[in-house]
Amino acid sequence: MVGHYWLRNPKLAPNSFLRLQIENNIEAISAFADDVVGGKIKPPSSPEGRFTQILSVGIGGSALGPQFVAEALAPDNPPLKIRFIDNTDPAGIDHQIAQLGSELASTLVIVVSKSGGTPETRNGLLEVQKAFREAGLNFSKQGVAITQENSLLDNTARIEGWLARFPMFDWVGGRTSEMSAVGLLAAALQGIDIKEMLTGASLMDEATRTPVVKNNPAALLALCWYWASDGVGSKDMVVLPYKDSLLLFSRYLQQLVMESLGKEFDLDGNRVNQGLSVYGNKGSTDQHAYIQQLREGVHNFFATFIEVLRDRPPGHDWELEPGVTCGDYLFGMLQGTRSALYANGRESITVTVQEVTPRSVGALIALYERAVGIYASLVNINAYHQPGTDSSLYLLLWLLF
Ligand SMILES: O=P(O)(O)OC[C@H]1O[C@](O)(CO)[C@@H](O)[C@@H]1O
Repeated sequence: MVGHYWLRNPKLAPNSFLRLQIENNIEAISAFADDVVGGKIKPPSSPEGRFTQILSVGIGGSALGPQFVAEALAPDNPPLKIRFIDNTDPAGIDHQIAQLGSELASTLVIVVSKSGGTPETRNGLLEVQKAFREAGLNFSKQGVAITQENSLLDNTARIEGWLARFPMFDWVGGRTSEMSAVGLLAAALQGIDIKEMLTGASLMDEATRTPVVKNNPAALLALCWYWASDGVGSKDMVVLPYKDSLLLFSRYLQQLVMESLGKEFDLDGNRVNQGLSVYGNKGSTDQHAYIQQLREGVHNFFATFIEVLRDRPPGHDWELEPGVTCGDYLFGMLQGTRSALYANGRESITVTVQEVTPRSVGALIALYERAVGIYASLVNINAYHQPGTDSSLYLLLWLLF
């Protein structure tokens, strides 16, 4: 059962039990976040008397969405600042803990794992618990678990009496879980309007249900991918947001697109080795690094420009020279690069966003989720499993033990 789109429109859930579960969960997340931000729920031994930091422990679909959204939408001075442990690299873990310093006492640790048994996440949790012990802090009063009911993580959190537990549903895949507790809790704690994110996603879902292809942005996107890559993934997707706050979009899309579409067999059991490779960065900064090859080098890609029309809030524009702002340069760089690629026969798609807001970010996420689903239908594969990653994890465990 696949139902991530019910998360933003619970009325679409197949029965009232699921609908209520989704609605109650959103309410529980909002209430918990309000209580933490408002200081009603506080850490037991912090001088600040309230939580000031979030340490999110998770990997893949349990990290990339929250990372992208934090970078895109967190205000300059969020009520709680977020940092991530998303690897089993001891130096990386030590760095995050060291950066927290004495604020470990006012850190809310959110451990996110759908399966509840991913090795990197488990290791991150054990390392953080050790740091708490060494600092004389009680981890369970500051720990929150987001996972499937009765997973190893869920049982640990329940038995150890952690501060809170929020469910992940088995009908939501990790890579499409940003609108579940995985993304919503971290966002709400940073002061991001999660209802607006859900509204944006739900409006995009609606807009992409029309069977009239030319009016359906997700269908158009999927058809562009199909055309550009000959329906066999012959070209890579280069994602170039011209907006600093959308820097992590390509990283987020890497998992959504590659884990969903990179499949050995089609639905009829034919070996097809499908997929679309995704990479990217941000414009205009990185065009100083890659434009030479994109324009003149091997033609093994198609580009996606993400264009954002509003740069500063109205009334805050400042002209560098008469009639020209910094943002005009950014826009000019995008247009110039796109024209240069076009002149050399290199294909590009442009996705235009009015402004980076919770609503537009929700809509962007839904747009790509829907495009992935449509593309998978076009090439006759299952977008919602990951036999390749699952078997490489088994191999890792076999090598270790
Ligand atoms: O949320 P979990 O179960 O810890 O999994 C993390 C990630 O690992 C994967 O299973 C791939 O290894 C992804 O599909 C998933 O997003």
